[in-house]
Amino acid sequence: MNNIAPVITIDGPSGSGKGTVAGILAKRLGWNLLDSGALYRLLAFAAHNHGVDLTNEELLKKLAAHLDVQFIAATDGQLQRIILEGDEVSDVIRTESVGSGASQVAALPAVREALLQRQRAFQEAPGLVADGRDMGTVVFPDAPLKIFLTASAEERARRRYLQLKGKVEGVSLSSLLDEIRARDERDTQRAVAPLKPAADAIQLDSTELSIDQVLERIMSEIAIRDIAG
Ligand SMILES: Nc1ncnc2c1ncn2[C@@H]1O[C@H](COP(=O)(O)OP(=O)(O)OP(=O)(O)O)[C@@H](O)[C@H]1O
Ligand SMILES: Nc1ccn([C@H]2C[C@H](O)[C@@H](COP(=O)(O)O)O2)c(=O)n1
Repeated sequence: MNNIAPVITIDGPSGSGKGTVAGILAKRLGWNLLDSGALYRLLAFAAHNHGVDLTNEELLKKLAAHLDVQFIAATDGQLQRIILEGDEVSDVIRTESVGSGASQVAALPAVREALLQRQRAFQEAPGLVADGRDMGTVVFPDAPLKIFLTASAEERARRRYLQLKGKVEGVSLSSLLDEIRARDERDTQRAVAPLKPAADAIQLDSTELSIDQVLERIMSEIAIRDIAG
């Protein structure tokens, strides 16, 4: 691990645009990408496959420590691919039910501890863009640029609806809004590493901003700090 590699953290609630913005930014800068939410999603998905209850902290901790996962970096025209135990799971882990399971396992302290070093190992040259809930507060507290990206729950549900409509059967705006609110509640109220802005984070409300406008704001913060060479 190269601890000198700079890190940009992007934290925020579900649907605020973290993953989209982090992916574009990493590509633009030529940096590594950590989608930390995917690790919690993979754990919830693997637990389901192995018949492990989402409240069994001891077994989940072991599963987290031994997760057989590969992240294959995005190439031109292709998004990052995620392989779990030999199978491509890039799409199947994106459902709201896996997200809800991820949010449950993520509240368990032993699970978070088991995934901590795995996340820090992504900090390699030339730099890292890390998205999640506790990137700026717990995993990379010394990051030179921390963004806390938000948007209203209604706008986040609307975005998710547009994203899933036509791909997932029976998707409804009102149930997505309920799920987003439930996940917000669990992620912000948990005792360990709750979703909250780091004291030195820049808070960006994207409710009325396009993806390009969000990127523009972040690029100007990168330029001010001169952290991307
Ligand atoms: N500023 C924006 N304006 C309009 N749509 C956006 C904006 N940002 C993101 N989106 C869209 O919203 C959807 C959700 O974005 P994304 O998956 O990046 O959110 P997220 O914060 O990473 O969510 P999660 O934490 O659940 O993974 C995507 O379809 C994305 O294209
Ligand atoms: N750093 C992180 C990342 C994610 N989680 C939990 C909480 C989320 O609801 C869930 C899924 O994340 P997503 O893929 O939607 O970003 O995983 C967390 O606790 N800490």
